[in-house]
Amino acid sequence: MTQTLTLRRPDDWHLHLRDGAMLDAVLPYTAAHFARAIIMPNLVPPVVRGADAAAYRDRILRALPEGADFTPLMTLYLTEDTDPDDVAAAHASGLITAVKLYPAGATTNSASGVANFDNVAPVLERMAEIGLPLCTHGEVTDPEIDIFDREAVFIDRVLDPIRSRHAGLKVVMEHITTADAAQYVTESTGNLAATITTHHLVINRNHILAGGIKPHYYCLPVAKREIHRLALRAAATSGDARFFLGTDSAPHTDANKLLPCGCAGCFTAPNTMSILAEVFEQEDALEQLERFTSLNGPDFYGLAPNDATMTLTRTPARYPDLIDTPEGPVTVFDPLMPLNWSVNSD
Ligand SMILES: NC(=O)N[C@@H](CC(=O)O)C(=O)O
Ligand SMILES: [Zn+2]
Ligand SMILES: [Zn+2]
Repeated sequence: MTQTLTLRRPDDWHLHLRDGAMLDAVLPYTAAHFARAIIMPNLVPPVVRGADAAAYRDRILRALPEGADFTPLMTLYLTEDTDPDDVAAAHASGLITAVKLYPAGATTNSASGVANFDNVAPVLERMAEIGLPLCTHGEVTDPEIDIFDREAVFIDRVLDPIRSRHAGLKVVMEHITTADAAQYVTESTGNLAATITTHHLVINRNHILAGGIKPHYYCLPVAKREIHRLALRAAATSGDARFFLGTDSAPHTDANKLLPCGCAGCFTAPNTMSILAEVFEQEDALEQLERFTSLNGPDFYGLAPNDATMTLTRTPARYPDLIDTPEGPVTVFDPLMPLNWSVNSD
């Protein structure tokens, strides 16, 4: 039985670091394992202009622990007022790696997102020209559409039309949760990839709703039926270069999760790599883990994979149940299974 696993150091292609005291509290967990991460721009107020991203990047760099080797890859939050020239300048200077599309009202802090997709066509056109990827929170917000169908309907109503209109645009479907999304990626002929979270490989909707409501398993897009979880596992472990890790680690204080109207998000930064090793081993696909965490993402974004390596050892993983932050405790995602792989510390 394999006892150690050595991979190129992983990257996280979808991460929420927040700001202020929460940033200080959560960043060390990501920086301990990941070399780079795509930093989500859904702060309050959102990271809309290049200058906002530059200031946020500085705050992240200042919050890094001594000796950490971590590069934040910044994104801009697309609004209907986004200026294509500002986006192009931020890209040209190397400041940003992607632009993020939130349909207005789809998820946490998405009020400034896009309602009329025609209004962002000039920005998308420019992004296609300059090769700047668009990351999408792929859910429609139409109240008529069942929440479990919102991702699949987004593909038909929004994503496919955008991709037809802007053929050169590189698109990442973030945190996919359905077999429909995985299939849409598999059947595409170029410029399209998807991130998959750690938690969507572990939970289905029963974990949220059966035997009492479990707010810590509530995230968006909400976890779907078991057949979808299995399709995500198949995609993640397939080795297909179009699927890669985006943890969507999304810290909220327990006080904000455990409310009559609680926040969406799972905090997986501390135990993601141990969970993924477990999942890939369950799927008899440990040899594909490095592609998913460390190779496919850089390949899509046109970056070199990391030179440094990470070693995991077959020994029970230890991680906190929750972390303390000045804003209050944040529960760490409980994968409901023993984790037999630990990340070696140097
Ligand atoms: N995934 C979530 O459930 N929450 C994210 C927002 C997002 O990625 O949609 C957050 O910012 O908390
Ligand atoms: Zn999202
Ligand atoms: Zn997210």
